[in-house]
Amino acid sequence: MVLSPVIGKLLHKRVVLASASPRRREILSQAGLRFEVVPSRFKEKLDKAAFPTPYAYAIETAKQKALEVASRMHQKDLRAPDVVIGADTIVTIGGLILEKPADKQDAYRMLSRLNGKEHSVFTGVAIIHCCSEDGQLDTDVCEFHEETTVKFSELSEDLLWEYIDSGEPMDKAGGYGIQALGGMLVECVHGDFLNVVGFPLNHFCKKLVELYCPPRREDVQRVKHESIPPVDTFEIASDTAQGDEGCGPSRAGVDGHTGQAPAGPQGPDTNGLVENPPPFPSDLLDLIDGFKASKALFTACKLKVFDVLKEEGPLKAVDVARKINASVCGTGRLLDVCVALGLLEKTDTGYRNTRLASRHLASEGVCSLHGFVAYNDEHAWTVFTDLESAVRQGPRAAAGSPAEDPSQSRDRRLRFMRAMHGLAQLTARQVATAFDLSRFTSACDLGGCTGALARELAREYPRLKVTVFDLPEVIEHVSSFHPEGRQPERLRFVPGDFFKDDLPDAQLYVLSRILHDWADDRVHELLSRVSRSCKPGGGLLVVETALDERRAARASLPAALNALVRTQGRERSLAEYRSLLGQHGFREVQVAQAGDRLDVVLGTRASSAP
Ligand SMILES: O=c1[nH]cc([C@@H]2O[C@H](COP(=O)(O)OP(=O)(O)OP(=O)(O)O)[C@@H](O)[C@H]2O)c(=O)[nH]1
Repeated sequence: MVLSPVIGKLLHKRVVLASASPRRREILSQAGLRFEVVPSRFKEKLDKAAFPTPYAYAIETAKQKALEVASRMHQKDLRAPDVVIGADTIVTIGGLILEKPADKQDAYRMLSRLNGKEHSVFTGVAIIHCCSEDGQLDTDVCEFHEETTVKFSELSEDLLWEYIDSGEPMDKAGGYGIQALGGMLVECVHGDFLNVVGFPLNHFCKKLVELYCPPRREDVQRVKHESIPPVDTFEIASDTAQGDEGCGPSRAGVDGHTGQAPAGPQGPDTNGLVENPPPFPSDLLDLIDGFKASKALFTACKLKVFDVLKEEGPLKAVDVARKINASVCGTGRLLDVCVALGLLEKTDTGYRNTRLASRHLASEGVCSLHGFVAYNDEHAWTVFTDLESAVRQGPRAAAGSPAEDPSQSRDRRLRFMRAMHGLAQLTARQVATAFDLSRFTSACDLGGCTGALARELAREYPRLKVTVFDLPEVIEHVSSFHPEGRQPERLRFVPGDFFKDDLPDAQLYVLSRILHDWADDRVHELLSRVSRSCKPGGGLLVVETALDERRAARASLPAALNALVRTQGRERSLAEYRSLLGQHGFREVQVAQAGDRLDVVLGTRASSAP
């Protein structure tokens, strides 16, 4: 296997690493890349709250670092380099973003937070292709991120201070360097180690393949016929790169529009026709193919592939086919696609689940999203087929959320509850800890469904008694979601309709993923009922995926479409939620993020009526 051809795609270009990080320089030069180092002067102080996810923040910072260098070099020489690479590494824990510590106390705060727990390290990377024409700088940005999870051991105060006094934490995200003394703090790592150190080399090489070695025309044709996208790895590209079959000049180049070979020594720049053509639109093609990937995942879940492999893997395709009662050829293809999607691994002894699949795609387990996948496959898939008419005609005139639709069959309601339960379990802890709620001694989760969030609230706050208030036909099924037996003593379920019945007494009311299901008039009706029940000093906690114009809320956009095809509801921005709470007598409104996808808004009931 020859790796250099992937990196070699950059050998004849003027490449600049826009980073002062000695680790990034080392990782890239050891990979054989030739580049100049021009540290960025971009001040890393973007407003973190303006980003939907921590990695969106890291990507934007990486991009700004690289753009600053590109434009400075362009102004100086009137010719920017061909490629500028920027990166930004952050650590996240409990919705908080940690960067480099400001001083020793700050390092101590960071390391204490990480002590004994698992956290995520994200590196955002921007690869900027520059083109100088008529004195103008034109840039094309390719960006991506990588996540690695790291778990710290339980560490004593003495050890933390000894480590801080070594001076190592000060120039490192999260206050530790995994590659040096900090490695002693780490119990385990899941994902790319180099990503933690500051640069996700593997993902970077795969991006280079996408940019410089796009699929051959025959492969693209085959995709059309077979509906299964080929997934290049950089090994594949480099293995074939020596001859005509590989990434050589005869292949389609980075210019996806014209199919011309890339500029540089292999491209046609000698006759002056093409200089620095734009990169191949890989992200766009991924977007076009995205539905095939979703359907492959749905189908593998439905056929219980991940359950079979969790219990008995690794297995050969023929054995999986027998167990799921499917054809060997079809199963083999589906398994290979799952490998390409990062859901399975292929070993000499057969296919086995990745950790992600075992954790989230098998049907059992606290983190299972199997019910959510099934709901998307059986329900959302069908309604989304009708997106065009929903866009033409406006939101469907459906009544409320699926759990509350009286026309729903028992089975469909159960499926919906299973989907919501999986999602709520996954995010409950982040929601429960987004704010310190320890001042409340009673809470009522309105439309709290199976009580996944309520249980977490009760677990997190030992003084808190939590009531789940939901429709009788929902409450009826709750026990089947908690097979381990009795509910905790401080948790009770009360049947009722929050639009019609008196709300149970509570100091804190919770509306988690409820408001987006309803049109404005119903939202006002519900909030005024909550406001009337809530005593001064009490709270209202709203949990939603908020839309925000300032951010490219990739995570919240599908939700916006959900509301269009499914109910009369709609997604709202954080400003709208703030204003709604204000209009209904809630003051001191605060906003926090719970993980990647959720926003949590907390307001305190003022003493005067709205
Ligand atoms: O285990 C480790 N974790 C992190 C690091 C180093 O931490 C910094 C992260 O900071 P940032 O991404 O802002 O990069 P800078 O060093 O400020 O350089 P730029 O000029 O690119 O902004 C990074 O250096 C990681 O390498 C580590 O070493 N080990």
